[in-house]
Amino acid sequence: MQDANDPKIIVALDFPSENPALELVDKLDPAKCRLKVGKELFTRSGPQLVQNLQRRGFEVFLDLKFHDIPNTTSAAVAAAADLGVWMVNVHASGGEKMMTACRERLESFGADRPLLIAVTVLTSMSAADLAGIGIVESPEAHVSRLATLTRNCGLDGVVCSAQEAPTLKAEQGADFRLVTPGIRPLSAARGDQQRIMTPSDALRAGSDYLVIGRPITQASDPLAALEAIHQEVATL
Ligand SMILES: O=C(O)c1cc(=O)[nH]c(=O)n1[C@@H]1O[C@H](COP(=O)(O)O)[C@@H](O)[C@H]1O
Repeated sequence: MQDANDPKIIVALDFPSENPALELVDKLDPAKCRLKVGKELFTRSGPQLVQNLQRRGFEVFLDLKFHDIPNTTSAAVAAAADLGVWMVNVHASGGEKMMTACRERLESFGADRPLLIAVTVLTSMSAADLAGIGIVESPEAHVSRLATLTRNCGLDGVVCSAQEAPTLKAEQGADFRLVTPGIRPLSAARGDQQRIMTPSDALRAGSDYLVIGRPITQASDPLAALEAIHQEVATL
């Protein structure tokens, strides 16, 4: 299942600044993982950091979870494509017009365009959290609804919990990418994540890519933690 041209592990670089991020990155191998740059690090270090990671040979998932009116969001997605990132995401709850505008805007980038995926229900949210914002269907049902909308808008896949992966693979087909955060090796703390799964269970469930942050970045030996996860999934 592991392929050096398509590493399944995406390390979430949730660091407060560039220096600790690069300290870890310089020990990593682009054949074994991709890197995710999210809101905190991007807000501090910006596009230069993304380019820095790309120069080191890594493909970058720019996780800014855009959610705005169609014109604004599609322009932001085009800016991400100009940066040459491998993957970019928006919130599916931005709706059909927003997602369609983003997909159309990327057409001019041809085969070099980033993968465009949509966040369904954040993995930190439980049924009670959804009820708190007026969504009474279960997380699983709401994820399925948003995944169908996302696929109908022509996007490449969704961010979801690995717990929803079997259903989504059956409903949306094998080519629709499932990017799953909320990954927790058995020994790792859950933290603020609600809908979690171990790395090997997530891949068995149908996840295409595993987004993993704190179990690696906050481990006493991040490299050993990544290697242990790599070994766990390499045997699948
Ligand atoms: O889009 C994401 O990457 C994302 C979506 C989601 O539903 N849940 C989620 O945790 N994430 C991101 O995935 C990473 C998970 O990090 P850890 O919980 O530390 O493994 C964080 O960078 C989150 O921002």
